[in-house]
Amino acid sequence: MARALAPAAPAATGAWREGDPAGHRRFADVGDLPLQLGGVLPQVRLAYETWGTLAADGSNAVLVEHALTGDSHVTGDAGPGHPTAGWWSALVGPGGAVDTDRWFVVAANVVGGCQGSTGPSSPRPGTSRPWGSAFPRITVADQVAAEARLADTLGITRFAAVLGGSMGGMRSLEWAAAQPDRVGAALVLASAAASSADQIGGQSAQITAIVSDPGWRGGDYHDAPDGQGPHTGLGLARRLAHLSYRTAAELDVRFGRDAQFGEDPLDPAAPGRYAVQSYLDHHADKLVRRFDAGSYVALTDAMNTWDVGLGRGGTEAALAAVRTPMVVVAVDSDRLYPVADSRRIVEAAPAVVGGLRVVTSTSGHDGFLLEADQIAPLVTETLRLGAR
Ligand SMILES: CC(=O)SCCNC(=O)CCNC(=O)[C@H](O)C(C)(C)COP(=O)(O)OP(=O)(O)OC[C@H]1O[C@@H](n2cnc3c(N)ncnc32)[C@H](O)[C@@H]1OP(=O)(O)O
Ligand SMILES: N[C@@H](CCO)C(=O)O
Repeated sequence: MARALAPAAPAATGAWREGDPAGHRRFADVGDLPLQLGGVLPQVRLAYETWGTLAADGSNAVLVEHALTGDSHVTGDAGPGHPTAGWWSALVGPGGAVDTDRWFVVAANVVGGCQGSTGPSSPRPGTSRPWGSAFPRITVADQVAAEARLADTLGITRFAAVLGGSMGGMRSLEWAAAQPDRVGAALVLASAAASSADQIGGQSAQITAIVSDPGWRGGDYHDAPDGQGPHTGLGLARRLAHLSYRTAAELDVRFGRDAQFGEDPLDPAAPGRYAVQSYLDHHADKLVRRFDAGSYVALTDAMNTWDVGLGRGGTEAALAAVRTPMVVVAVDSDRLYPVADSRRIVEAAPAVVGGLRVVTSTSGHDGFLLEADQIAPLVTETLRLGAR
């Protein structure tokens, strides 16, 4: 018999809090940030990590950009606050495609995030409360503007390369468009130049799942006295999202119509939930424990508004104007950012090198995290293009 999902995290938010173990993270205060959609985000802080040593001439800096629920922990040993290795450990590290014995690698948690950078769960300056519902709308361009200030803080005048997948690919492309003198080359992986109706539709459904949870409390749940947040809504959003990260064929092969066994301690042979249902419940439960719903909404909204052509005369005009060499890569089975999204960049941007690159994967969108063997040479090529 099917069982209900185990109760989710008791805390209102999965955000990193001042006083939690910092792991390898450090923090940079980058000042007040004027926002693309209006207003100013005051006293912005970015959590970041670095690996390797910045060369005396500053020529070996590389920026790695995380996706929606990633953070600054790209690689490195498990440490306090980081129970797992980084999300791109297969590519970044000593002797890796991004060899940290050669390159000085920087990764920051985005503005709007919940792993130490300013976001909805952060204290609102001048008050004793979290930002919550008062957190302003932010865009991919705002996130990149904050990263440029972090680069200033670190004494980096130019990144040899900016590398990113999915939402990280949007920042990679935005860097190429907005900071032509500060980027040698960009890797834009499993991403798009502007969000499509399909992406906005799926993402808006995820936002609706969160904000319609009574635990959302209009966005002001972070310091709820009962410690309850919109766990159910966030879990539902993750289920919807995770389905878009994988493929129908893969799910069929892995789970089919099988039941999950071993759920009833009194009768381990009794069929439980569908195995795929159990799998999605597991991913939902894990995200609820590690991520803040307010950040999920803010970042998903930033993906909805994403269009490299904003303020640049339209998407195609902006792509045509990019001067930074770009390597543009799609995953063949990606149903969230289909190959056509990458092809659009390739066709409109003369700065793309080598035409459309396609990674083969059965894993769909998550191929950008999983297909390290195929991505490694593309990373190497991007670094070669950007090196001086
Ligand atoms: C750049 C960034 O986005 S950083 C954030 C990246 N990390 C995440 O997004 C976390 C969410 N996970 C994912 O997106 C993917 O799991 C990836 C890309 C990280 C890894 O993909 P895969 O290696 O194919 O892992 P898969 O999707 O099979 O998930 C494995 C988990 O599902 C669990 N699982 C598998 N089958 C079932 C099942 N029937 N019932 C319950 N759980 C199941 C496994 O036990 C494993 O659990 P664990 O992660 O707690 O050890
Ligand atoms: N698994 C990734 C996919 C989004 O691109 C994430 O959670 O950020």
